[in-house]
Amino acid sequence: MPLPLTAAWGRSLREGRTSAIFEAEYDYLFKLLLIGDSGVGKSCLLLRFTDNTYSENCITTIGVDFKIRTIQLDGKTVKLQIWDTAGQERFSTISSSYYRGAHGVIFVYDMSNPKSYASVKRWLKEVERYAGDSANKLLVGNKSDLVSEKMVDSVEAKKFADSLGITFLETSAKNASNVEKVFLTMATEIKNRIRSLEFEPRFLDAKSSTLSATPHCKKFPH
Ligand SMILES: Nc1nc2c(ncn2[C@@H]2O[C@H](COP(=O)(O)OP(=O)(O)OP(=O)(O)O)[C@@H](O)[C@H]2O)c(=O)[nH]1
Repeated sequence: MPLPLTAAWGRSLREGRTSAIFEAEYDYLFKLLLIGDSGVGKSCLLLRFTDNTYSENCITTIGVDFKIRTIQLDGKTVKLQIWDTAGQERFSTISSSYYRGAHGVIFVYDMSNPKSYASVKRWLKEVERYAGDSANKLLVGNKSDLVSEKMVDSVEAKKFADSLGITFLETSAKNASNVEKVFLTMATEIKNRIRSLEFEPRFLDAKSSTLSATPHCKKFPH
């Protein structure tokens, strides 16, 4: 995918200030992945976070879709490139190449669906295989608004997350509960890891490894 020409770059080019091409529009670019079974609400979480919208209409992600939102974190501009992978088994081979280069992986299950919670272990193995174990991870139980249909115990899920040393949050894409917190927590944890490794921020500029990949953005009705 060609790199987008930002407004700033375009203006600079028109004014003949080509050196501005090298000016950064962000301090960090993090590639995040949303992983989990089909129907757990990955696309809805992404749309809630990037567009603050929610739809009841069932849509299945085909292949991989991504969206971007830029946030401010401790005075730094952090661009989050969030990839929404298809949860359906038949698309798993399409998704595998997108795991590479991920800085953070958000594992999502549906609190009203124990099978989707049991699948998290399988998704963890898959991510370790393709993304390596260096990516930050976070566990999310979505659909917390379905209080009377809750089938996955929060205490057990928290214990599981603790055993992995990762953060656990319960969200609702429907009523927006904790959705901001998921992405801000993930971005903060990645930034802290990088700082502790004393990486140069530019080192994480994933333009070459991620933006060059061609995403499949089509969506189908179920
Ligand atoms: N009650 C409730 N329903 C939700 C919530 N999030 C998503 N849904 C519904 O769950 C269904 C599936 O949501 P999607 O976001 O398409 O699920 P997905 O994980 O992206 O599914 P795939 O693209 O097939 O992998 C839709 O009908 C949504 O409206 C939520 O927080 N609460």
